[in-house]
Amino acid sequence: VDLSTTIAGAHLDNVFFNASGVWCQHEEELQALLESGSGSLITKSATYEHREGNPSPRYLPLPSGIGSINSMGLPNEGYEYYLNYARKFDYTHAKPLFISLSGLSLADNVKMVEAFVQANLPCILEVNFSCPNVPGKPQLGYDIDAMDAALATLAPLIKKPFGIKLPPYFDIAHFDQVAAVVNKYDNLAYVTCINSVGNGLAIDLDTETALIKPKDGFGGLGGLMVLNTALANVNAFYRRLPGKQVIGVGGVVSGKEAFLHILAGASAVQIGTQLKEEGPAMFDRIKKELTEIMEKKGYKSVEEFRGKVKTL
Ligand SMILES: O=C(O)c1[nH]c(=O)[nH]c(=O)c1I
Repeated sequence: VDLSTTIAGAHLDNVFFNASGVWCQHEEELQALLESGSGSLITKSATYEHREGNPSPRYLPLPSGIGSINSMGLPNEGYEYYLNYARKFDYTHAKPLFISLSGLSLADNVKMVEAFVQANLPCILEVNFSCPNVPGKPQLGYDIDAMDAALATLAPLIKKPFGIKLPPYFDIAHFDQVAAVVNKYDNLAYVTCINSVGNGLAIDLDTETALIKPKDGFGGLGGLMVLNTALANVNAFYRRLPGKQVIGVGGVVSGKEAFLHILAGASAVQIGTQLKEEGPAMFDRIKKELTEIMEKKGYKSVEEFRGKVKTL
């Protein structure tokens, strides 16, 4: 079966890659993704300066096994590290490179975008509007006018097709409002849905203590428990963004959830929590599982069923 796809004009041999933030902060991790069964790779969201991020423990899988909680706080090597990586990257490689940018201000995003545009590299830029874990920095994804204003500045600067990383929305009116903004920008080629479900709280029964240290234990939720919110956001934006694409992320632990994301409309599928827990070998497992599901159902390519979720 054919698991290949094209995102923002770039060809991926298979639909799978890492969720930004997981296995992608350092070159060694990115190299492991290059050598894995993934179809692509995306870097950890970059800020203008290097950041240590929040104090640990700041990521944990939940004892219940249904997901994870993280309040990393945007730890990253600073954008120049990822710009240098993008300069050295072998673009003849079968895997396209995505670069995630998450400036702490619009001015920082402008400076980082200008540097990448100046370098004129084949990598695809993705602006992260949805980091929930920087104390004192409300995420732009939930300030729709501010996100629109940022895009009005950034889209013309980027010129080429690019994407944005969105938080989960939980109200039909918000799907409508965000789609109306996204549809204003012709080169905004795709949206990645969803980022973690922000500011959850995990508490240990025995110690009666929050699991993670930052922000009184408040952090973004990921893993299987967010699957159905992720499917809704993928499908809501698939229905509302004609001519654009959706990358699905959230709750993919096997070929089954990947199949459901594609059925909901995803052009590619990213994995975070499960990749963090299982490592890059996971990509071979999940490709095999999706292939088996497709063969059982008689689908030859992901194009045949993308977005074809039925309603009653
Ligand atoms: O805490 C983080 O670094 C982080 N954590 C997330 O769950 N999503 C994000 O976009 C980011 I930038």
